[in-house]
Amino acid sequence: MIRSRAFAVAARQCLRRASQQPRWVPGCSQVPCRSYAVAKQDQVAKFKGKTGSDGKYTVTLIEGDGIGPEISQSVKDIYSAANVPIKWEPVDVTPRLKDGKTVIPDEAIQSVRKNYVALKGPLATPIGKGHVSLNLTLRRTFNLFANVRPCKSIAGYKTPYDNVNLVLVRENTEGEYSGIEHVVVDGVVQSIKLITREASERVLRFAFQYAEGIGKPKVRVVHKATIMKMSDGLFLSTARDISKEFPNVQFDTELLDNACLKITTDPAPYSDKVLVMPNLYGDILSDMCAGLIGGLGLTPSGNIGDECSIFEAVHGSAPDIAGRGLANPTALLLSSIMMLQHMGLNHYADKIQNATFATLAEGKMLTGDLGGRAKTHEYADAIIRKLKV
Ligand SMILES: NC(=O)C1=CN([C@@H]2O[C@H](COP(=O)(O)OP(=O)(O)OC[C@H]3O[C@@H](n4cnc5c(N)ncnc54)[C@H](O)[C@@H]3O)[C@@H](O)[C@H]2O)C=CC1
Ligand SMILES: O=C(O)CCC(=O)C(=O)O
Ligand SMILES: [Mg+2]
Repeated sequence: MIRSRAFAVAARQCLRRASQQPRWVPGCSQVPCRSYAVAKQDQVAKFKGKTGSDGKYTVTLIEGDGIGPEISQSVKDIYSAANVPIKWEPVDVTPRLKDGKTVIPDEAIQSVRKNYVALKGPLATPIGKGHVSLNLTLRRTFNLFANVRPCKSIAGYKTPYDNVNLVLVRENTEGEYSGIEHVVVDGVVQSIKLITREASERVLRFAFQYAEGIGKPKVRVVHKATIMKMSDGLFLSTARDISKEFPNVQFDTELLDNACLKITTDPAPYSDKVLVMPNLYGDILSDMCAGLIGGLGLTPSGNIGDECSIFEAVHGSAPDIAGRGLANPTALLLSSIMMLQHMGLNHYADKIQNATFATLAEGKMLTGDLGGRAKTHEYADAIIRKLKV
């Protein structure tokens, strides 16, 4: 039946409808694609010019769902104690229906646009029905094309490997998460993996620049172009083209399934690389890698765009532990440290990072996910005490 003429006609009609109803502008056609270095410099310059009369920078804060408010409170407490010159601007992103579409409230959009930078807690997405992912919507709204997800062993916290030092760069606006799905005929659905050269180029160029910036000599593309010959094939061939712009960075490729095997068998050979990949693979691999260092309570991320950037943990809203003071705020705190580095506030980034790692290394005050008994706020208080040492 799937090969029938009726199916082919219906599929063509669906594709035509999809192409007539773009849900967002793929690629960076709205914003000229500049280099990360330029974008970052530009953003740092904007931050410098944006201190208020009190000498503080305003940063949008999306506390999020589930454990979001608890872990956000820890970050706020630690920032107050460290005298970080930041004034939080909390915004509500509860979705609204506008012309039949789910949209994020305009006040939230305007806040991020005005402040250039936001810290975001996790946002829950209903399964199989209901509103679209607000996390993905935010990334598309601000063209946050690169999702940087570092994953490094925590000194003093014992896991099967003590030498994990991975950096994943995930394409963040299209791929398998394009959200273009239709019922073709009853019992048959189609989900479109959209890959464009434009979006591939900008995330790949970002990955090479990022590798150079952090002193990793290699970029590896993780793909499945053996099966998805056209979509991953385009990502891969674009990578080959972009790699020519970076003669000082070595470039190679690896199949996704093999990468999973190799990383979990021995992560050490991945320490000198930045791994770059389409959207879905980056989502899954980053959770997998978090498992190597102690779990999702520890891994940060940054969604980077030309104009704005939003920093958030890799994890979700953790409904199984929400509201009980059990969450580990480290992932959000480390995301906020990536944010401070992005803003050029390195002194505060170092100060908080040192206190956090010292608390983890000491191992006396750990949250339950790391085998400890501390409540979220008790762990945050331990970091605050270290700030004063
Ligand atoms: N960027 C975002 O905002 C993300 C949102 N989500 C959403 O979050 C919701 C829940 O998704 P799940 O699949 O349950 O994934 P999850 O990441 O929320 O939780 C997975 C497991 O990790 C644990 N965990 C996560 N963060 C933790 C922390 N900080 N401290 C201690 N333990 C932690 C949870 O308790 C749970 O056992 C869903 O609605 C999903 O769509 C999921 C991933 C990312
Ligand atoms: O938006 C969601 O619900 C999940 C997104 C996600 O898992 C991620 O970005 O890592
Ligand atoms: Mg995920």
